Amino acid sequence: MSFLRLQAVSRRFGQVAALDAVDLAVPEGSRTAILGPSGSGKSTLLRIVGGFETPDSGRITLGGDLLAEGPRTVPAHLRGIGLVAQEGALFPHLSVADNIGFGLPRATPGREARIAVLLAMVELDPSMLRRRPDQLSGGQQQRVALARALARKPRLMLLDEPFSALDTGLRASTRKAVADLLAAEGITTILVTHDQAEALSFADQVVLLREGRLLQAGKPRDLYLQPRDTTVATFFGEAVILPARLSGGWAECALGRVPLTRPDPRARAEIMLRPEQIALLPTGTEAAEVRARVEAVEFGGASCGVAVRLQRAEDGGRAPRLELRCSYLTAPPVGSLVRLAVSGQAHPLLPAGEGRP
Ligand SMILES: Nc1ncnc2c1ncn2[C@@H]1O[C@H](COP(=O)(O)OP(=O)(O)OP(=O)(O)O)[C@@H](O)[C@H]1O
Repeated sequence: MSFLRLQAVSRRFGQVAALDAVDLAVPEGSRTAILGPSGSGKSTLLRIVGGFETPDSGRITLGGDLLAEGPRTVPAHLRGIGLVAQEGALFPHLSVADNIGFGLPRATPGREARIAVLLAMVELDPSMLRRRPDQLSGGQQQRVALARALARKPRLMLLDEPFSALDTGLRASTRKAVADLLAAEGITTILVTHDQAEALSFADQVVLLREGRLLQAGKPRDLYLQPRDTTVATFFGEAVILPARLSGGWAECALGRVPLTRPDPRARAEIMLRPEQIALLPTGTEAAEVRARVEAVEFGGASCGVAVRLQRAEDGGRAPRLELRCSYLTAPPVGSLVRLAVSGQAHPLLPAGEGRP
Protein backbone atom coordinates (compact mmCIF):
# COMPACT_ATOMS: atom_id res chain seq x y z
CA MET A 1 0.00 0.00 0.00
CA SER A 2 1.28 3.46 -0.79
CA PHE A 3 2.35 5.55 2.17
CA LEU A 4 2.90 8.86 0.41
CA ARG A 5 0.46 9.65 -2.35
CA LEU A 6 0.39 12.59 -4.76
CA GLN A 7 -2.68 12.97 -6.94
CA ALA A 8 -2.70 15.42 -9.86
CA VAL A 9 -0.35 17.84 -8.08
CA SER A 10 0.32 21.00 -10.09
CA ARG A 11 2.31 24.15 -9.42
CA ARG A 12 2.90 27.08 -11.76
CA PHE A 13 5.35 29.94 -11.43
CA GLY A 14 4.03 32.56 -13.88
CA GLN A 15 4.15 30.93 -17.33
CA VAL A 16 6.19 27.94 -16.11
CA ALA A 17 4.42 24.72 -15.14
CA ALA A 18 6.95 23.53 -12.54
CA LEU A 19 4.71 20.51 -11.83
CA ASP A 20 1.94 19.43 -14.18
CA ALA A 21 -0.65 16.99 -12.78
CA VAL A 22 1.89 14.68 -11.14
CA ASP A 23 0.62 11.39 -9.69
CA LEU A 24 2.99 9.43 -7.50
CA ALA A 25 2.71 6.57 -5.03
CA VAL A 26 5.54 5.79 -2.59
CA PRO A 27 5.27 2.52 -0.62
CA GLU A 28 6.08 2.52 3.10
CA GLY A 29 9.72 1.84 3.95
CA SER A 30 10.83 2.21 0.31
CA ARG A 31 13.35 4.49 -1.34
CA THR A 32 12.29 6.61 -4.30
CA ALA A 33 14.71 8.64 -6.43
CA ILE A 34 13.41 11.64 -8.39
CA LEU A 35 15.48 12.30 -11.45
CA GLY A 36 15.27 14.75 -14.31
CA PRO A 37 17.14 17.47 -16.16
CA SER A 38 17.65 20.88 -14.61
CA GLY A 39 14.36 22.75 -14.27
CA SER A 40 12.22 19.61 -14.56
CA GLY A 41 10.48 20.22 -11.22
CA LYS A 42 12.40 17.90 -8.87
CA SER A 43 13.01 20.47 -6.12
CA THR A 44 9.49 21.84 -6.45
CA LEU A 45 8.09 18.35 -5.91
CA LEU A 46 10.30 17.80 -2.85
CA ARG A 47 9.49 21.23 -1.42
CA ILE A 48 5.76 20.67 -1.87
CA VAL A 49 5.95 17.30 -0.10
CA GLY A 50 8.03 18.89 2.70
CA GLY A 51 5.56 21.74 3.11
CA PHE A 52 7.97 24.51 2.02
CA GLU A 53 5.97 25.20 -1.14
CA THR A 54 2.21 25.13 -1.83
CA PRO A 55 0.57 23.31 -4.74
CA ASP A 56 -1.98 25.19 -6.85
CA SER A 57 -4.08 22.05 -7.12
CA GLY A 58 -3.95 18.35 -6.31
CA ARG A 59 -3.91 16.28 -3.17
CA ILE A 60 -1.12 14.85 -1.01
CA THR A 61 -1.54 12.29 1.76
CA LEU A 62 1.04 10.68 4.07
CA GLY A 63 0.06 7.53 5.95
CA GLY A 64 -3.57 8.42 5.31
CA ASP A 65 -3.22 11.98 6.71
CA LEU A 66 -4.05 14.82 4.36
CA LEU A 67 -1.01 17.10 3.90
CA ALA A 68 -2.30 19.29 1.09
CA GLU A 69 -5.47 19.78 -0.85
CA GLY A 70 -4.72 22.48 -3.41
CA PRO A 71 -3.39 25.53 -1.55
CA ARG A 72 -4.78 24.34 1.81
CA THR A 73 -1.76 22.73 3.47
CA VAL A 74 -0.45 21.37 6.78
CA PRO A 75 2.60 23.46 7.90
CA ALA A 76 6.04 21.91 7.42
CA HIS A 77 6.83 21.51 11.14
CA LEU A 78 3.66 19.45 11.73
CA ARG A 79 4.31 16.92 8.95
CA GLY A 80 6.89 14.71 10.66
CA ILE A 81 9.14 14.94 7.61
CA GLY A 82 12.96 15.20 7.74
CA LEU A 83 15.02 17.04 5.15
CA VAL A 84 18.71 16.87 4.27
CA ALA A 85 19.69 19.56 1.77
CA GLN A 86 22.56 19.77 -0.70
CA GLU A 87 25.02 21.50 1.60
CA GLY A 88 23.73 19.97 4.81
CA ALA A 89 22.86 23.46 6.09
CA LEU A 90 24.32 22.83 9.56
CA PHE A 91 24.34 25.70 12.05
CA PRO A 92 27.97 26.88 11.81
CA HIS A 93 28.17 28.32 15.34
CA LEU A 94 26.83 25.15 17.04
CA SER A 95 28.81 22.03 17.91
CA VAL A 96 28.05 18.71 16.22
CA ALA A 97 26.20 17.62 19.39
CA ASP A 98 24.05 20.75 19.39
CA ASN A 99 23.37 20.46 15.69
CA ILE A 100 22.17 16.87 16.08
CA GLY A 101 20.17 17.75 19.20
CA PHE A 102 18.65 20.89 17.68
CA GLY A 103 15.15 19.44 17.38
CA LEU A 104 15.26 17.68 20.76
CA PRO A 105 14.07 19.88 23.64
CA ARG A 106 16.76 20.40 26.34
CA ALA A 107 14.57 18.64 28.93
CA THR A 108 14.20 15.46 26.84
CA PRO A 109 15.12 12.52 29.11
CA GLY A 110 18.26 10.74 27.87
CA ARG A 111 18.97 13.55 25.40
CA GLU A 112 22.78 13.16 25.53
CA ALA A 113 22.54 9.40 25.07
CA ARG A 114 20.17 9.83 22.13
CA ILE A 115 22.62 12.23 20.46
CA ALA A 116 25.42 9.70 20.96
CA VAL A 117 23.27 6.94 19.42
CA LEU A 118 22.44 9.14 16.43
CA LEU A 119 26.13 9.93 15.93
CA ALA A 120 26.95 6.22 16.05
CA MET A 121 24.14 5.49 13.58
CA VAL A 122 25.80 7.70 10.99
CA GLU A 123 29.15 6.06 11.84
CA LEU A 124 30.95 9.08 13.22
CA ASP A 125 33.42 8.94 16.09
CA PRO A 126 32.23 10.27 19.51
CA SER A 127 35.27 12.58 19.53
CA MET A 128 33.50 14.66 16.89
CA LEU A 129 30.65 15.73 19.17
CA ARG A 130 32.46 18.87 20.38
CA ARG A 131 33.67 19.95 16.93
CA ARG A 132 32.07 22.67 14.88
CA PRO A 133 30.86 21.92 11.31
CA ASP A 134 33.85 23.70 9.72
CA GLN A 135 36.12 21.18 11.44
CA LEU A 136 34.50 18.29 9.54
CA SER A 137 34.90 17.01 5.99
CA GLY A 138 32.02 17.41 3.52
CA GLY A 139 30.99 13.76 3.92
CA GLN A 140 31.08 14.02 7.73
CA GLN A 141 28.95 17.18 7.59
CA GLN A 142 26.33 15.37 5.50
CA ARG A 143 26.25 12.54 8.04
CA VAL A 144 25.68 15.05 10.84
CA ALA A 145 22.88 16.63 8.80
CA LEU A 146 21.33 13.18 8.41
CA ALA A 147 21.66 12.48 12.15
CA ARG A 148 19.95 15.81 12.85
CA ALA A 149 17.12 14.92 10.47
CA LEU A 150 16.80 11.45 12.09
CA ALA A 151 16.65 12.88 15.61
CA ARG A 152 12.96 13.65 15.36
CA LYS A 153 12.15 10.17 14.05
CA PRO A 154 10.62 11.39 10.79
CA ARG A 155 7.91 9.42 9.01
CA LEU A 156 9.44 10.43 5.71
CA MET A 157 12.97 11.55 4.83
CA LEU A 158 13.61 13.95 1.97
CA LEU A 159 17.14 14.06 0.56
CA ASP A 160 17.78 17.00 -1.78
CA GLU A 161 20.97 16.13 -3.68
CA PRO A 162 22.77 15.51 -0.39
CA PHE A 163 25.78 13.85 -2.02
CA SER A 164 26.36 16.24 -4.90
CA ALA A 165 29.05 18.34 -3.20
CA LEU A 166 31.14 15.25 -2.38
CA ASP A 167 33.85 13.87 -4.65
CA THR A 168 33.32 10.52 -6.37
CA GLY A 169 34.74 8.01 -3.87
CA LEU A 170 33.30 9.71 -0.80
CA ARG A 171 30.04 10.19 -2.60
CA ALA A 172 29.60 6.48 -3.27
CA SER A 173 30.55 5.42 0.28
CA THR A 174 28.37 8.11 1.93
CA ARG A 175 25.45 7.19 -0.32
CA LYS A 176 25.79 3.52 0.58
CA ALA A 177 26.04 4.27 4.30
CA VAL A 178 22.98 6.54 4.16
CA ALA A 179 20.98 4.03 2.09
CA ASP A 180 21.85 1.17 4.48
CA LEU A 181 20.95 3.24 7.53
CA LEU A 182 17.60 4.40 6.15
CA ALA A 183 16.75 0.85 5.08
CA ALA A 184 17.70 -0.52 8.52
CA GLU A 185 15.52 2.11 10.19
CA GLY A 186 12.70 1.40 7.71
CA ILE A 187 12.32 5.10 6.91
CA THR A 188 10.51 5.92 3.69
CA THR A 189 12.87 8.12 1.69
CA ILE A 190 12.74 10.36 -1.36
CA LEU A 191 16.03 11.37 -2.96
CA VAL A 192 16.37 14.11 -5.56
CA THR A 193 19.39 13.69 -7.77
CA HIS A 194 20.86 14.60 -11.16
CA ASP A 195 22.88 11.42 -11.22
CA GLN A 196 21.38 8.43 -13.07
CA ALA A 197 23.78 5.88 -11.59
CA GLU A 198 23.06 7.20 -8.10
CA ALA A 199 19.29 6.92 -8.68
CA LEU A 200 19.53 3.42 -10.13
CA SER A 201 21.69 2.09 -7.29
CA PHE A 202 19.96 3.90 -4.40
CA ALA A 203 16.28 3.45 -5.09
CA ASP A 204 13.54 0.83 -5.18
CA GLN A 205 11.56 3.20 -7.39
CA VAL A 206 12.92 5.74 -9.86
CA VAL A 207 10.78 8.62 -11.11
CA LEU A 208 11.78 10.59 -14.19
CA LEU A 209 10.44 14.13 -14.57
CA ARG A 210 10.69 16.45 -17.54
CA GLU A 211 9.18 19.91 -17.84
CA GLY A 212 7.05 19.28 -14.77
CA ARG A 213 5.58 16.03 -16.08
CA LEU A 214 6.19 12.53 -14.86
CA LEU A 215 7.60 10.61 -17.84
CA GLN A 216 7.95 7.21 -16.19
CA ALA A 217 8.11 5.70 -12.71
CA GLY A 218 9.16 2.16 -11.91
CA LYS A 219 11.86 -0.17 -10.64
CA PRO A 220 15.40 0.90 -11.64
CA ARG A 221 15.82 -2.21 -13.78
CA ASP A 222 12.56 -1.53 -15.63
CA LEU A 223 13.44 2.08 -16.41
CA TYR A 224 16.82 0.95 -17.69
CA LEU A 225 15.70 -2.08 -19.71
CA GLN A 226 12.10 -1.16 -20.52
CA PRO A 227 12.00 2.62 -20.97
CA ARG A 228 8.76 4.04 -22.30
CA ASP A 229 10.28 6.06 -25.14
CA THR A 230 13.54 7.35 -26.62
CA THR A 231 13.78 10.21 -24.12
CA VAL A 232 13.68 7.86 -21.14
CA ALA A 233 15.96 5.35 -22.89
CA THR A 234 18.71 7.86 -23.58
CA PHE A 235 18.39 9.53 -20.17
CA PHE A 236 19.42 6.31 -18.46
CA GLY A 237 22.54 5.63 -20.51
CA GLU A 238 23.73 4.66 -23.96
CA ALA A 239 21.08 2.98 -26.09
CA VAL A 240 21.05 1.15 -29.41
CA ILE A 241 17.80 2.14 -31.11
CA LEU A 242 16.80 0.50 -34.39
CA PRO A 243 13.68 0.34 -36.58
CA ALA A 244 12.11 -3.11 -36.55
CA ARG A 245 9.24 -5.20 -37.82
CA LEU A 246 7.37 -6.82 -34.96
CA SER A 247 5.48 -10.07 -34.93
CA GLY A 248 4.57 -12.70 -32.34
CA GLY A 249 6.82 -11.32 -29.60
CA TRP A 250 9.87 -10.99 -31.88
CA ALA A 251 11.59 -8.08 -33.59
CA GLU A 252 13.16 -8.43 -37.02
CA CYS A 253 15.85 -5.76 -37.30
CA ALA A 254 19.37 -5.12 -38.59
CA LEU A 255 20.64 -7.30 -35.72
CA GLY A 256 18.51 -10.24 -36.89
CA ARG A 257 15.62 -11.78 -34.99
CA VAL A 258 15.54 -10.68 -31.36
CA PRO A 259 12.90 -11.57 -28.72
CA LEU A 260 10.90 -8.68 -27.29
CA THR A 261 10.53 -7.78 -23.62
CA ARG A 262 6.76 -7.87 -24.11
CA PRO A 263 4.34 -8.53 -26.96
CA ASP A 264 3.46 -5.46 -28.98
CA PRO A 265 0.51 -5.24 -31.37
CA ARG A 266 2.27 -2.82 -33.76
CA ALA A 267 3.70 -4.12 -37.04
CA ARG A 268 6.59 -1.66 -36.91
CA ALA A 269 8.28 0.20 -34.08
CA GLU A 270 11.64 1.30 -32.81
CA ILE A 271 13.32 -1.15 -30.49
CA MET A 272 16.01 -0.53 -27.89
CA LEU A 273 18.90 -2.61 -26.62
CA ARG A 274 21.63 -1.56 -24.22
CA PRO A 275 25.13 -1.69 -25.75
CA GLU A 276 26.29 -4.30 -23.22
CA GLN A 277 23.69 -6.70 -24.68
CA ILE A 278 25.71 -6.81 -27.90
CA ALA A 279 29.01 -8.71 -27.79
CA LEU A 280 31.77 -8.27 -30.37
CA LEU A 281 33.21 -11.62 -31.46
CA PRO A 282 35.59 -12.83 -34.16
CA THR A 283 33.75 -13.66 -37.39
CA GLY A 284 32.92 -17.29 -38.03
CA THR A 285 31.77 -18.96 -41.20
CA GLU A 286 28.02 -18.90 -40.68
CA ALA A 287 26.33 -17.08 -43.54
CA ALA A 288 23.47 -15.95 -41.28
CA GLU A 289 25.63 -14.27 -38.68
CA VAL A 290 25.33 -10.51 -38.09
CA ARG A 291 28.56 -8.91 -39.22
CA ALA A 292 29.87 -5.40 -38.79
CA ARG A 293 32.97 -3.41 -39.74
CA VAL A 294 34.81 -1.58 -36.93
CA GLU A 295 34.90 2.13 -37.77
CA ALA A 296 36.39 3.64 -34.61
CA VAL A 297 37.76 2.62 -31.22
CA GLU A 298 37.96 5.05 -28.32
CA PHE A 299 40.03 4.08 -25.28
CA GLY A 300 38.15 4.84 -22.07
CA GLY A 301 39.94 3.00 -19.27
CA ALA A 302 38.17 -0.20 -18.23
CA SER A 303 35.80 -0.08 -21.17
CA CYS A 304 36.36 1.15 -24.71
CA GLY A 305 33.84 2.66 -27.09
CA VAL A 306 33.71 0.73 -30.37
CA ALA A 307 31.75 2.16 -33.30
CA VAL A 308 30.72 -0.47 -35.83
CA ARG A 309 28.83 -0.29 -39.15
CA LEU A 310 26.46 -3.20 -39.69
CA GLN A 311 26.85 -5.07 -42.96
CA ARG A 312 23.11 -5.33 -43.39
CA ALA A 313 20.28 -2.82 -43.43
CA GLU A 314 16.56 -3.29 -42.93
CA ASP A 315 14.28 -2.28 -45.78
CA GLY A 316 17.07 -1.11 -48.08
CA GLY A 317 18.09 1.86 -45.88
CA ARG A 318 21.68 2.72 -44.95
CA ALA A 319 23.27 0.11 -42.69
CA PRO A 320 23.15 1.45 -39.11
CA ARG A 321 26.22 2.47 -37.13
CA LEU A 322 26.18 1.25 -33.53
CA GLU A 323 28.15 2.63 -30.60
CA LEU A 324 29.14 -0.41 -28.52
CA ARG A 325 31.49 -1.11 -25.62
CA CYS A 326 34.04 -3.75 -24.82
CA SER A 327 37.07 -4.28 -22.61
CA TYR A 328 40.28 -2.67 -23.86
CA LEU A 329 41.74 -6.18 -23.67
CA THR A 330 39.49 -7.43 -26.46
CA ALA A 331 38.96 -4.24 -28.52
CA PRO A 332 39.14 -5.22 -32.22
CA PRO A 333 41.30 -3.16 -34.61
CA VAL A 334 39.73 -0.39 -36.68
CA GLY A 335 38.76 -1.72 -40.11
CA SER A 336 38.35 -5.32 -38.97
CA LEU A 337 35.22 -7.39 -39.48
CA VAL A 338 33.45 -8.65 -36.35
CA ARG A 339 30.40 -10.73 -35.52
CA LEU A 340 27.71 -9.36 -33.22
CA ALA A 341 25.99 -11.62 -30.70
CA VAL A 342 22.85 -10.26 -29.04
CA SER A 343 21.80 -11.41 -25.59
CA GLY A 344 18.60 -10.68 -23.68
CA GLN A 345 15.60 -8.98 -25.18
CA ALA A 346 14.86 -5.88 -27.22
CA HIS A 347 12.35 -3.40 -25.86
CA PRO A 348 9.76 -1.79 -28.16
CA LEU A 349 9.63 2.00 -27.64
CA LEU A 350 6.53 4.17 -27.87
CA PRO A 351 6.63 7.31 -30.00
CA ALA A 352 7.68 10.31 -27.83
CA GLY A 353 4.92 11.58 -25.58
CA GLU A 354 2.53 8.65 -26.18
CA GLY A 355 1.11 6.47 -23.46
CA ARG A 356 2.24 8.54 -20.51
CA PRO A 357 0.89 7.44 -17.16
N1 LIG B 1 10.22 30.35 -6.66
C1 LIG B 1 10.18 30.25 -8.00
N2 LIG B 1 9.83 31.31 -8.76
C2 LIG B 1 9.76 31.23 -10.11
N3 LIG B 1 10.05 30.10 -10.80
C3 LIG B 1 10.42 29.02 -10.11
C4 LIG B 1 10.52 29.04 -8.67
N4 LIG B 1 10.90 27.80 -8.27
C5 LIG B 1 11.05 27.05 -9.39
N5 LIG B 1 10.76 27.79 -10.49
C6 LIG B 1 10.80 27.29 -11.89
O1 LIG B 1 10.09 26.06 -11.93
C7 LIG B 1 10.78 25.13 -12.77
C8 LIG B 1 11.14 23.90 -11.96
O2 LIG B 1 12.13 24.25 -11.00
P1 LIG B 1 12.79 23.22 -9.97
O3 LIG B 1 13.73 23.98 -9.11
O4 LIG B 1 11.72 22.45 -9.32
O5 LIG B 1 13.58 22.28 -10.98
P2 LIG B 1 14.72 21.20 -10.65
O6 LIG B 1 14.39 20.01 -11.48
O7 LIG B 1 14.85 21.00 -9.19
O8 LIG B 1 16.01 21.93 -11.22
P3 LIG B 1 17.56 21.81 -10.75
O9 LIG B 1 17.95 20.39 -11.07
O10 LIG B 1 18.25 22.80 -11.62
O11 LIG B 1 17.62 22.13 -9.28
C9 LIG B 1 11.99 25.86 -13.33
O12 LIG B 1 11.66 26.36 -14.61
C10 LIG B 1 12.21 26.99 -12.33
O13 LIG B 1 12.80 28.09 -12.96
